[in-house]
Amino acid sequence: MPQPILTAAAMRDAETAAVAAGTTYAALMATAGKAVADTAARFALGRPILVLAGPGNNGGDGYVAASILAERGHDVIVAAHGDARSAEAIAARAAWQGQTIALADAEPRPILIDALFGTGLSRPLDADVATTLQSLVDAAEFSLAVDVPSGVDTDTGADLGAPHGLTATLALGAYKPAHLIEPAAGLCGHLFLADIGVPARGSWHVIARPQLVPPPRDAQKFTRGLVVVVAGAMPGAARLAARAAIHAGAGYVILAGADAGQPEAIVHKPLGDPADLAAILDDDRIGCVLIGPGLGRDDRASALLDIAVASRHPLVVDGDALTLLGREAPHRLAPRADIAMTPHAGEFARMFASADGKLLATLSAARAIDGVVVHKGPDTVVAAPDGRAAVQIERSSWLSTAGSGDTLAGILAARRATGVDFFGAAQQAVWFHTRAAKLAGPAFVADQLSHYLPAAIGECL
Ligand SMILES: NC(=O)C1=CN([C@@H]2O[C@H](COP(=O)(O)OP(=O)(O)OC[C@H]3O[C@@H](n4cnc5c(N)ncnc54)[C@H](O)[C@@H]3O)[C@@H](O)[C@H]2O)[C@@H](O)CC1
Ligand SMILES: Nc1ncnc2c1ncn2[C@@H]1O[C@H](COP(=O)(O)OP(=O)(O)O)[C@@H](O)[C@H]1O
Ligand SMILES: [K+]
Repeated sequence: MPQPILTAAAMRDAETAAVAAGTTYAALMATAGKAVADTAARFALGRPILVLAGPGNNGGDGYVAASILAERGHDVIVAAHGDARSAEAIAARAAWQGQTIALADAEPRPILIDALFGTGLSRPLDADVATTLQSLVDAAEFSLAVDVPSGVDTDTGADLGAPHGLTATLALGAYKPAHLIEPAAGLCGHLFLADIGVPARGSWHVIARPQLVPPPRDAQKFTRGLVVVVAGAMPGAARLAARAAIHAGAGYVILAGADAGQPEAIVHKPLGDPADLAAILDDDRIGCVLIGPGLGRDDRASALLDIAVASRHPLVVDGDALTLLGREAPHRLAPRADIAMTPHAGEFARMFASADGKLLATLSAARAIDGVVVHKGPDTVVAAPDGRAAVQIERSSWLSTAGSGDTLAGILAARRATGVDFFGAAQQAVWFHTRAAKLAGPAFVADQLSHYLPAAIGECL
């Protein structure tokens, strides 16, 4: 099962359900605190430890960890901020027998455990707290955030004053949006996940390695998936997408409106008049149509887009096609079945309002178009209209290169054409895209990405 992603409220509900099923809040805090202590001890190597303990249960985890580390012989000081509030945090603080100082008096130590605030943060950090925390993180040799970095919004990933430069974050029980969505994700450092015995389920999860099977014994090129890529003003982008589609497992790829170039296996069909597209798309064997990469934004592009939207096939809308749709996207696309779009942040903003952070904004966009939205970026979110979402955890920042999005769109069209629904196909595409980038090594150009797709697919058989 892929790892779930829980909001702060969903995590609290999961904790409540675990308690109803027989455990106690104190036992959960003991497990969480031990996980923090174990992780810190792995990296402390005998160096002095400073634990920053806030007023809530995140601070409670910090006190438990401090006690365990001190019992194991580590040199530990706690810097407390605010009075412990919940019964469990009060008990954890009372059980701590070592030195406690005020946060304002804390001097740097080589190992820092940040247990100031977790999922209960309800407003930005006070400026003095943020400044102290940042200076202690800067001076530490290893810093570990408990559950989430103190000063991020758990559900939106917004930065509410969190320190920069934490070495690592130990997510407790489940990933939260802040572990995966920028800018919070970038503040976590290395991400670890601790099982604290709270069964966590939900409709959001991280994108996991796909599981594929080879084509069936009786497969032939058309049953493997026929993809049509529509080219426009800048045919290079459509060529990249078509190459990606044929390397991502489609059995047959047609490039409509541009010379295919390499590989020769791609079939070129000319598009003199935009209406020629309707004839090409009048074919029941087509498994998916892709329109948008390099399409242009002129009248011809609009005419091609109208024909593609009016066709009966699964449709991926990318690039210029998204800009052409703009605020009309929901109105134009919602009546149409079987649709996916792949906007980057700029294209997304031209179509939809973006309140509440990337995850919720993408889910509401998916509902608005009644289709799958792949909201690209380092923290790519795939959302379905029924409320399911999947977020990228494996990343390659080398993907920030021209043509990389065209490649993703081609992979998505191929995976849909093989018969996977768009929500599944989009997760596969995001995974293969990043995996191909890793196999390609640093500083690849987008043209090279496709060549690594077969190897990436090979890892999933
Ligand atoms: N949900 C779970 O299953 C578990 C949660 N645990 C821990 O509990 C944490 C959540 O605990 P809480 O809900 O107590 O939340 P926090 O520990 O994040 O703290 C909330 C407290 O801080 C105050 N506060 C919020 N924002 C503030 C700000 N900007 N400045 C000053 N004070 C502020 C609030 O009034 C509240 O008293 C998790 O992150 C995790 O570390 C673990 O103990 C074990 C299991
Ligand atoms: N910093 C980054 N880290 C990881 N992936 C990235 C990063 N920047 C871009 N990407 C990915 O690279 C692709 C870029 O797409 P896009 O912006 O449409 O580029 P283009 O239009 O040039 O093809 C997307 O899949 C995106 O998720
Ligand atoms: K924290």
